Amino acid sequence: MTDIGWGNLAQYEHYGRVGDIKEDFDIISYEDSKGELYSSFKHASHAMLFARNDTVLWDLYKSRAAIMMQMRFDGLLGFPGGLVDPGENPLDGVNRELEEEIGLDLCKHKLQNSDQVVSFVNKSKNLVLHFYGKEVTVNDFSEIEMKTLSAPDYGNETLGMIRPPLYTMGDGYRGLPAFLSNSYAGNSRQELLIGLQHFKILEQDEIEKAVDSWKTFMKTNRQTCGLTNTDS
Ligand SMILES: O=c1[nH]cnc2c1ncn2[C@H]1C[C@H](O)[C@@H](COP(=O)(O)OP(=O)(O)O)O1
Repeated sequence: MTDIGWGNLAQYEHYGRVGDIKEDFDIISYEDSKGELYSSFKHASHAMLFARNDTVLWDLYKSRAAIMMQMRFDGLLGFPGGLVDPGENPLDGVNRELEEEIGLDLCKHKLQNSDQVVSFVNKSKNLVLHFYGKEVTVNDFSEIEMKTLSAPDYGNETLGMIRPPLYTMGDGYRGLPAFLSNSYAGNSRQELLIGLQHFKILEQDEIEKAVDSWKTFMKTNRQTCGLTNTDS
């Protein structure tokens, strides 16, 4: 019988799995990431495309921005992007992946070195992650979003684009905290929070409140889902 496991992903199987936690990833400078120390590491680049908007849902919740994330083939959320090919640099890698995964028109929206936001290393996994971010206009964002449906990877590696809700609703949980409760590839949840902070899309205290609410929910939900040992 042929391999029904991870197939050609097997060599990367231990990367970016659900058990990864924020503490596995240390921030490093882009310069350091290019050094000898990390030359044998796998590198991956992902990008957050976004457009600020001033729409308000039901006269209550400010949208703030449309951010492009995606549902991936493995059921995890993440940003468009992927592994950097041998001989390729992280910037060329992210532009190639954006063309494949979301059909990005590189003549108009090619990312530049100055769009690099942060890089991380996961030493236990020999993995370096580069995160880029780019602001586009609302019209460009809609156009890019529409084109994702005809991108080469749509329907297989990429199962649909999603816009995270950036507000927190009256119950203190629905909205961004609920969105943070999803399962994420690599450290893309952390990247989303860094992107919100870096581009000043949300205030620091709004981000912290949403993170607290998500963490409180996760503790409570473990109990209501029967995941806590109730024998004692
Ligand atoms: O959005 C992301 N942010 C950070 N890390 C991510 C993100 N998406 C995936 N990952 C991790 C998971 C793996 O460790 C690598 C490469 O993943 P992937 O994007 O699936 O790469 P390919 O498309 O298979 O080249 O990054």
